[in-house]
Amino acid sequence: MLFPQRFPISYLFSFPSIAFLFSSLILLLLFRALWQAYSPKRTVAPGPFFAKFSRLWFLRQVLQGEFEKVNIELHCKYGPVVRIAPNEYSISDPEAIKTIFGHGTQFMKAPSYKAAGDPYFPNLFTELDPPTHATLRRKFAPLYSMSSIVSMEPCVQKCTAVLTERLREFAQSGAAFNLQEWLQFYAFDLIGLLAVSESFGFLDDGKDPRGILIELDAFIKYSARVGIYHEIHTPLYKLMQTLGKGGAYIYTFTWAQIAKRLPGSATEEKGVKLEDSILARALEKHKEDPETFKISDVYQVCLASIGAGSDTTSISLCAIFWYLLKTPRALAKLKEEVDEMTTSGKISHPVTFLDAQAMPYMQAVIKEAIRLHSATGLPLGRVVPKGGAKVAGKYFTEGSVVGINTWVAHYNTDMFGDDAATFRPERWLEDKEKAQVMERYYIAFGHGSRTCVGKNISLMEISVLVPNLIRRFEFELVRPEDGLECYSNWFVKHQNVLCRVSERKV
Ligand code: HEM
Repeated sequence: MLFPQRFPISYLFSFPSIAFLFSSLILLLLFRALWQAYSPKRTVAPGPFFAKFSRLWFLRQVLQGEFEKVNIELHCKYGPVVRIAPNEYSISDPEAIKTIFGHGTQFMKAPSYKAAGDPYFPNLFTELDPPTHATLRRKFAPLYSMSSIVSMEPCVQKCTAVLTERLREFAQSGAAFNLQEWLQFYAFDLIGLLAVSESFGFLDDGKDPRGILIELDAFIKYSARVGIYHEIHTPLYKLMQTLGKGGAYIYTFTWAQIAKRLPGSATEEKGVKLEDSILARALEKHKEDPETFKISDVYQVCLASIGAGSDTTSISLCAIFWYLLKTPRALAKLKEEVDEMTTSGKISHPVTFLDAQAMPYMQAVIKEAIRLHSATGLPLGRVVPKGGAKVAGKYFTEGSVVGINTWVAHYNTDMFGDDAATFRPERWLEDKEKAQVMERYYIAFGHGSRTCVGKNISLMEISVLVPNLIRRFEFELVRPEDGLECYSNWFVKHQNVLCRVSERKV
């Protein structure tokens, strides 16, 4: 036995030893916090006092669920560069968009993105390594091309018709309903059809009996919070999978849709009609070249589409309706455009994607609502490359994380004018040159090589639904005096938009 008399084991649990251990731990943590804040490897920048010592400050803000607003206020208080964690900085200088996200930039996605997916199996959204990402992007981008998605319009029309029918029922009963929820049902059913040729069935029942939305919401919360402490993502993710949490239903659903369409597989369901979808096209690619386009790629592209393309679209749709209902002048102008184009026969029944592109005011409404309420609410973080870099006039050491929040960019009065915080679709139509400048600072879908690959899909979903609903229904907020209630994690999600509808004479 070691030191039996001079060092009895009970000594370890005595008050002096516990006090010694405790104070050593505190000293160690203090030293670590000071090192994080003042190490020469860190870039010094203004910001909230506690943010420079630990990531806890940032985590706390994210937990409070309105970081997009906090982020705008931080820039008003501290200027174009704000330190939000010991090694993380939020930037508001519009010129930095090109430096950080522009094509050919060496800034790679920050490790926090890893927490948005399987750590062992990164997808197009979560892959950090630029060359691996470039390979994935080359492989998958054709599935999202304009020519590919135009052929998927029947899916959009199908879901639009079902939602129209549900709203007609609400109009007849006079019942109030949560518009946010129904737009989410629409976006989910539609992305199911577009991604894997199968809808989730939300619009049929107006319910989420399997708790899919709650599950996905929990995973998005997880991604935002654990992303800040990304080092713990891998073990936590393993644990969640063991417990059957973290989007398990969506994984199983996606895989089941692929499996039943795999020719020759044990699970193939013969005669299942495969509507034109990302899955249909991915399976074609797999058939052409199974070595390069593996079945795991098929799974990955379908899953990433559902994950990245559901909430984002429903949030954007909800923002459009919210701003229209809060701005009667804009709503009246949009109705005028829709009605005039209907009576002059310029748009068909139902309004198609092609028709919608010839509706300038409606396109401006969509753009403006998404500017004021972008789906993402955290800075899109990137790692400063080897050798460091100058961003927003400041030198950042390599390994620092710099990011721009879409909300910070879009509420910038230098770029969008003194009325940047006002919903005014006309700003996109008044002056072509000005609109081009604003376009450069419009990052709702990201910018550069990591820009949203599903942007056109989303714009098709939105452009078809909005005029078709505006033409058929009169919307009314149940409590028009109330402000907008949101909760944000990664996504800034509306909470409850209670509405009533009545049918218009078409
Ligand atoms: C209004 C709807 C949408 C918004 C606002 C939106 C927003 C964004 C943003 C901001 C990014 C870039 C993130 C970054 O740079 O850090 C992104 C990337 C991405 N989005 Fe979307 N998105 C939308 C719809 C969709 C849809 C419908 C899909 C799929 C069908 C999709 C799939 C993706 C994917 C796969 C990426 C990663 C691309 C890459 O890194 O190469 N998104 N999206």
